[in-house]
Amino acid sequence: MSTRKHTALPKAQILIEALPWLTRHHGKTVVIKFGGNAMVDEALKAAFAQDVVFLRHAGLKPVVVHGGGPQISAQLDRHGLVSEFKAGLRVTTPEAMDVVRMVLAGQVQRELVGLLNQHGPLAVGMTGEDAHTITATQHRPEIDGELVDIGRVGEITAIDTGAIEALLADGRIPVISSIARSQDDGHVYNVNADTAAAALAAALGAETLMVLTDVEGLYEDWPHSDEVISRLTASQLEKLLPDLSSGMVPKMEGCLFAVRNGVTTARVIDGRVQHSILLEIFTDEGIGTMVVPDGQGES
Ligand SMILES: Nc1ncnc2c1ncn2[C@@H]1O[C@H](COP(=O)(O)OP(=O)(O)O)[C@@H](O)[C@H]1O
Ligand SMILES: CC(=O)N[C@@H](CCC(=O)OP(=O)(O)O)C(=O)O
Repeated sequence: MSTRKHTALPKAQILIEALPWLTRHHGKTVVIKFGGNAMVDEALKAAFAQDVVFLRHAGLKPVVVHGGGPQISAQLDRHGLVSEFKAGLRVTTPEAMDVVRMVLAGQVQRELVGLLNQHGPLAVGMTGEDAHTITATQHRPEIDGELVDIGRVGEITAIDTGAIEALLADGRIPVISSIARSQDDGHVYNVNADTAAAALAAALGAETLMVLTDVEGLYEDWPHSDEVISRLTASQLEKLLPDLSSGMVPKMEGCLFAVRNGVTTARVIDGRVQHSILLEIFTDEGIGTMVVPDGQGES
């Protein structure tokens, strides 16, 4: 009996250390973006599901938004279709859009829902098309001063949080694919998952946006150094944006949008680390890059 007590005590202490964090975040919505690059390992995916279910049982309201870039590229490849990116976004022909929708909603989302539901009847998958959750119009990015047509890529024009809120009120974990319904032409649009997660976090009045990816956080001088910026304000991030490249562009633009629109913190964390979400809870400063609104302390 006394040995059992002895071995259980450190476990109790670990739980108690999490108490201030859990108290602060109880009842709060946290939007978690799970990136396709962090989604390649079975053990990582299972640990991710455990962390999300843990948050849910600890009294938070997790909402999962998932990516699937590498999985889409692999499937396009099998169909003999090339993957081209412009301004960090996939050039999406109508044929490619069919593949994007099939991979995100039919494969990646189903897998995450399955993993979460191993822990109980919790997860419900949906896409931005469902119940008008995400509405978009065609996005034409500006490249070298010109507006470029990159096909069925959506720019979000409206978010309707009704379906997500109903699921949260019912104790469920919504798992959302970043596909939008069209505002004007009846098509569906491919939306970058970071952008979708940020827009949903803002519309839901989420406390936190957590973006899991395949790097430790935002590197100060990528690719020359692996010095991670641990904390920065919205204005500091805004100054850095023009120098960022590839997948970091929509990610950091999303973080900026979120904290400028009511989200208290946006964090980029390393999804390759098992239980990175829980690690984030147990360390005050967090483990990756944290973006905060202006006026909340310089880094
Ligand atoms: N400053 C930077 N810091 C960290 N990663 C960067 C930076 N600039 C560009 N990157 C690239 O962005 C990638 C993450 O974006 P992305 O590939 O879209 O991931 P995800 O699938 O998780 O959304 C990193 O793997 C890295 O190659
Ligand atoms: C428009 C656009 O680029 N959409 C993305 C959607 C998936 C995504 O964002 O996945 P990650 O988070 O894994 O990068 C794509 O087609 O790859």
